[in-house]
Amino acid sequence: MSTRTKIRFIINPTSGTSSRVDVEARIQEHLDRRKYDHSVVFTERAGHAPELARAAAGEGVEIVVAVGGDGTMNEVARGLLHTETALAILPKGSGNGLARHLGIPMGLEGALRVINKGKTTTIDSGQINGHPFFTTAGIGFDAYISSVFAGNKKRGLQTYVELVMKEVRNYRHLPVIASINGNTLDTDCFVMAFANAAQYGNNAYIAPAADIRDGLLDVCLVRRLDLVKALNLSYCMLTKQLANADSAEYFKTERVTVEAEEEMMYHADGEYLGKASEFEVKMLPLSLKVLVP
Ligand SMILES: Nc1ncnc2c1ncn2[C@@H]1O[C@H](COP(=O)(O)OP(=O)(O)OP(=O)(O)O)[C@@H](O)[C@H]1O
Repeated sequence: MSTRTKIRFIINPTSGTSSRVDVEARIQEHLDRRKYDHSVVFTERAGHAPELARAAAGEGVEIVVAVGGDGTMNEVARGLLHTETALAILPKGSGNGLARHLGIPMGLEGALRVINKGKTTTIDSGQINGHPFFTTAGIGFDAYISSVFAGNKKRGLQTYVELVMKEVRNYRHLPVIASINGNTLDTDCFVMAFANAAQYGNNAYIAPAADIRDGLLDVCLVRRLDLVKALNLSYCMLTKQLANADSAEYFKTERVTVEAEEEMMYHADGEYLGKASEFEVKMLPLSLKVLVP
């Protein structure tokens, strides 16, 4: 019987720019095949990866690799929650928030080297209205941007920044009542972001001090925003200074509930999830095994 570790690559063929052939060839070339017994499957549609990941865990595959961006990572990781199967990431998207947080190299070859070493740890995950997230979730402006970005054919950081700068003028804060750490906050909300990892992706740090193993959400509240504050916030995000920015407030907590006067948009890991007027956001401590450098 083979003593090699079973590993399965789940590839989203629609994410990123490298072709199927490229990725499979790189895996063949750089994966340590004395150590690993590998298989490769491709997703056929959105929402397919959680099924593929759950099936792999059920078959006793020890490591499942999400090959794609944060959307694919979220779907694969969702299927592996609370199992003994570890998630690995070959980043192929434009944001790659979890891979960057964990220090996984952005190139396929470097990321495969991390897989070859095979070092694992366990991280927290979050839930927003029952939907799992691993980097960030949010209500308000960041979810609105996710909804516009989802319908945008062009990807990448520049498109994203252009979109934020254009839309910041069109989006308005809404009144909410939030319960954080047992304290009730009656406030305006332009955006409330819930961070498990430190960044949204693309090295935009929403919660520079976030610890992905502490069982706590880092909550960032921006009550109101105008263009000048938006520029300041963007600068602070890219320079890891958001925790000290005047226009944002920070809390660490296990659970948050929010009641909004009007329905607000929400997202998980950048995937737009629709609108709701009540939210429950909580942590699932140490719920996912992952491969790390
Ligand atoms: N075979 C497929 N056909 C169409 N959509 C897919 C398929 N497989 C996965 N998806 C969907 O593609 C979406 C985008 O994937 P992902 O975020 O990984 O790539 P990306 O958009 O290129 O990356 P980024 O968001 O970092 O720019 C996911 O939410 C997933 O549901």
